[in-house]
Amino acid sequence: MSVRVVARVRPLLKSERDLDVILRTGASTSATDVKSRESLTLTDDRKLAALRDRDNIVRIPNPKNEGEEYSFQFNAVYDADVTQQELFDAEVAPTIKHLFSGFDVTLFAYGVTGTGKTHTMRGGKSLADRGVIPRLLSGIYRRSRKLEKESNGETTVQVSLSYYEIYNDKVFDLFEPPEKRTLAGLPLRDNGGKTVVCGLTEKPCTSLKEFESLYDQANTNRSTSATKLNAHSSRSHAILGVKITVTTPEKTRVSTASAIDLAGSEDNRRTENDKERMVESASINKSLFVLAQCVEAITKKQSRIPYRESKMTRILSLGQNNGLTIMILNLAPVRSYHLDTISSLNVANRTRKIEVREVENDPIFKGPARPAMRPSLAATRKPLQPLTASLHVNMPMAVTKDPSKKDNEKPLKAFNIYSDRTQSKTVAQIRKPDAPKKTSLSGEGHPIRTLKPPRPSYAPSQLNYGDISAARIEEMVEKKVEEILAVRAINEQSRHTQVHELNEKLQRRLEQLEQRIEGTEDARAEGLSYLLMAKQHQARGELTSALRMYSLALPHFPHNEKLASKIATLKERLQGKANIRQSMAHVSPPKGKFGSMLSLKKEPTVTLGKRQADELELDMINEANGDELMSEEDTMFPQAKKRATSKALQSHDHDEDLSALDDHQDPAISPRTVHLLSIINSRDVSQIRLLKGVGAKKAEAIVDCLCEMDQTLPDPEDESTLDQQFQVSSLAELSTLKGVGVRTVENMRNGVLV
Ligand SMILES: Nc1ncnc2c1ncn2[C@@H]1O[C@H](COP(=O)(O)OP(=O)(O)OP(=O)(O)O)[C@@H](O)[C@H]1O
Repeated sequence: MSVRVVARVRPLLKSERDLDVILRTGASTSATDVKSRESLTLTDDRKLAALRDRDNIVRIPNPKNEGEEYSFQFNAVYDADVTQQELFDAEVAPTIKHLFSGFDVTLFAYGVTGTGKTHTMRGGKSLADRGVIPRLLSGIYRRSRKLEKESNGETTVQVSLSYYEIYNDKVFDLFEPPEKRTLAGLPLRDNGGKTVVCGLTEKPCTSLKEFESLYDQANTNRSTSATKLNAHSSRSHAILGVKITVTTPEKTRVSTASAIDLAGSEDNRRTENDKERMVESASINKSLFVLAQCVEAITKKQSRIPYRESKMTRILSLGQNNGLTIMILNLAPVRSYHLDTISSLNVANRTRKIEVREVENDPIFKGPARPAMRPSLAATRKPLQPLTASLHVNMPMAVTKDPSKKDNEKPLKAFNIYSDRTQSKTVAQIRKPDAPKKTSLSGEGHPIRTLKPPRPSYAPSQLNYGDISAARIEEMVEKKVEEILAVRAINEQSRHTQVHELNEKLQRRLEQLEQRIEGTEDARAEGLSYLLMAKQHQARGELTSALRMYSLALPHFPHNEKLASKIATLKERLQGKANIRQSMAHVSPPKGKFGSMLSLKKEPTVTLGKRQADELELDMINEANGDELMSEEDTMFPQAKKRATSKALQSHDHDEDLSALDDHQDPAISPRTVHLLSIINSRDVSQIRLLKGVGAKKAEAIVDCLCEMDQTLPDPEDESTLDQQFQVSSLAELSTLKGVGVRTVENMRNGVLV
């Protein structure tokens, strides 16, 4: 079963005003209302019934928005009007019989400083003010007497006490006078899963009177001091251990009741503590912080629970100890505690979800060894687990649910927030416990039936693991698997999208690079073609054409000095030739109009095969590029370069159309055209007749035509023009020659191998 958490709201102190009350409980609209009910004289039974009928909710405003309320539900809530007797009867008295059945019982008071922890545990001097501890001892002795009497003395009960404090994270025996304390305090040891204090005094205590004497004496040893928030503030956590040994003729049972009065957390902005108090306060706050962390770790099913970070949490072993655990959350109703109260409410709310093993201590049998009573004890023990399915009963989900309103439901929180607007409705929705109207401990509060599986707790909406059917488990597993698969599918999809995007990017980048390389290669190939043509013209002694081709190649190799010097040399040679011709003109008589034609040196012109062209091209590359143009890539992959060049040249075949007939103005005239024109201008009939679509007759006609054209060139006034030959400079010009039309030019051009 889970830790039982009950809240107790203390009345206003003399220094506190009604106006400052902020805490409301189910039994009151205002904490002060309870005072008026104090005068009511009810019988004990009616009073207990009234206690049970209260809803167990503590409401506190949101510090940031007073219009909203936080609402916390506990196993029980006790207002300021609840007396020490009532609290004891309702919460502690029912545990005594379980204590005598071998169950350990842990009671601890938790809360901010000055909220009534010591008052609740120890109480005042008067009979009515006595707290839980003396009443517990009283109940133990009473039951002991009864047992002994009923068994005619065969059953005996021995009570022994230990009492110690944890002060500044050190353990000190309160039955020892302070002067006997060592600086380090008493060490802790693990003993069979329980934390024990070594060297602790254990005092047998046979009567309530003896207890009161020992207890009072020990309390004088406890560290208490006056602080601004509490005139008798506990500066330590005090732990009273009451060991009960019940001996019958057959067996002996030992169980322990631990009653713990924790020191309260302190807001040191308000305490105005001096240095010593501050040290204490820091230690107190640290241990309480560790406790809160332990609670959180347990409820979140974390693998590591920081018990060992504080002696208090190690000793308290919340959730580790067997038996029954009751947490009394002490609350002050006033505004000055507002934030501290919310913090305590949160911790307490989480503590409710901690499960405690409901297992009694093993008895010690007398006489010959017997088979173990519970051979499968381990199997019957429920593992420690938080009540994960536990919900506030005041949450809308916990009451009759309307599926259509599901979307409007608030998300599950450690607590609920209610605004004033919805308050009345919410209160009406709060479901009362279905349990029979008994005191909490005799009923649903402590269902201590040995070795029975824990019953469902208060709220019917709370799920117990035992209640989950196989079908439900199947459904949950299926849902979880579907969720995981859906997440995987989404991840896979996004991965594919990413890969696809990456591929596209890479592809685009590759294409860009290819285009760049191709563009460069094409341009380069064109330049090389011009160089090839130039070399051919030069080989044939056609220096003018050669010069023209070199000049066309120059833009493709702008930094090639060798090419530039070649052009310069050619220009000089041509200039020199012109000069010689000019001077000869002065000496030689002018030739007849056909004289020049006949004297034309016919040089053999060769149409290169593709392979030859490639080889020549390579030579040209080397020659034209010089060292500068020959990159490492050029040297390593000449074949690849040749292919690229050929490809580029072929592409010209397809790109050029008849519009090329008008390209005579275009300085970037294609190599194919250049080559065709150079063959025509050679006037070599044997070469011209080899052109596509040109036979011997047509070739002769073309040469004749060209010679006729020569007649038109000489300027009678200029003797230098007498020796000039007509040069066809464009395809359009070629097509105008006699016997040559556009179609013939197209055929001739297509047949030219470049
Ligand atoms: N239920 C109550 N009825 C009457 N007075 C109470 C009640 N609870 C607390 N008080 C009074 O409130 C004051 C503070 O209570 P107490 O010393 O028990 O607080 P505490 O939580 O133990 O504080 P600390 O943590 O500092 O020890 C005391 O004067 C106490 O008498």
